[in-house]
Amino acid sequence: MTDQSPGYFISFEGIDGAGKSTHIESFSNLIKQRHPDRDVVMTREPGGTQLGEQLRALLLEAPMNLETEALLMFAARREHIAQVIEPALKAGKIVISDRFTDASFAYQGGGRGLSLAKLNDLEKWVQGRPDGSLLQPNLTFLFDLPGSVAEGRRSKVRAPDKFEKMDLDFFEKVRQEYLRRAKADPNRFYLVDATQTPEAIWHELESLKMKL
Ligand SMILES: Nc1ncnc2c1ncn2[C@@H]1O[C@H](COP(=O)(O)OP(=O)(O)O)[C@@H](O)[C@H]1O
Ligand SMILES: Cc1cn([C@H]2C[C@H](O)[C@@H](COP(=O)(O)OP(=O)(O)O)O2)c(=O)[nH]c1=O
Repeated sequence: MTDQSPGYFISFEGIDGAGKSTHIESFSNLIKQRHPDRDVVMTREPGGTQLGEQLRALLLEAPMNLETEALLMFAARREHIAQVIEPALKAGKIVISDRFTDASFAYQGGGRGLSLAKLNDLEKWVQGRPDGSLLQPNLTFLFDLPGSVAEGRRSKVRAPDKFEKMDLDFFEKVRQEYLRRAKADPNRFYLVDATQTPEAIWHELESLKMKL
């Protein structure tokens, strides 16, 4: 992958209840403190644009065919890349996204069983750059923990969305696909043992040396 962008792209991934949301905002504040001269853009998928947020509402609630779900995830991503991510990276900004394409491979692929070939095609189509390279995060934090632990952590207050309603077997398959991708691309992934206390995880994130 060639990447001429002066910006830096970080994504947070993991199964629902892994602890991403707990850490992402403090992490973004940490980066802002360390790099007061750089703009930091916080965003999320599915979402990140007006259209993307409308698609998110559909994706998280409406039952749909698996291919439809994957196409809508990538449609939202295309808009997100065109409107938010690429312009920010070109301008030298640091982009921090709560989820990106690894989530499609893990949830629609690992969890729901969409073929890797179809996902690879969508990825090329949506993340392909004019020079033939693929837009990918520079760094991906994978919050990893067993599905049973995540299940116990998920909100008992807020009603679960379509994905949060899935069973343990689904989340174990999602987790295994995330782990497979992390193993295949160790330079991009940083694996966080999300069974640790929030304090221990924060200490680990704070201590990490990043090539920003
Ligand atoms: N390391 C942790 N240990 C125990 N509970 C945690 C930990 N990290 C987060 N939590 C709690 O688990 C729940 C889910 O965390 P959250 O950050 O919303 O997960 P995610 O965004 O990955 O779905 C929240 O109630 C949060 O306070
Ligand atoms: C980006 C993406 C998310 N998802 C799923 C994972 C999550 O269950 C859901 C939304 O993610 P998330 O924002 O983590 O949920 P919340 O903050 O409301 O807990 O969308 C996919 O299935 N495929 C994708 O490509």
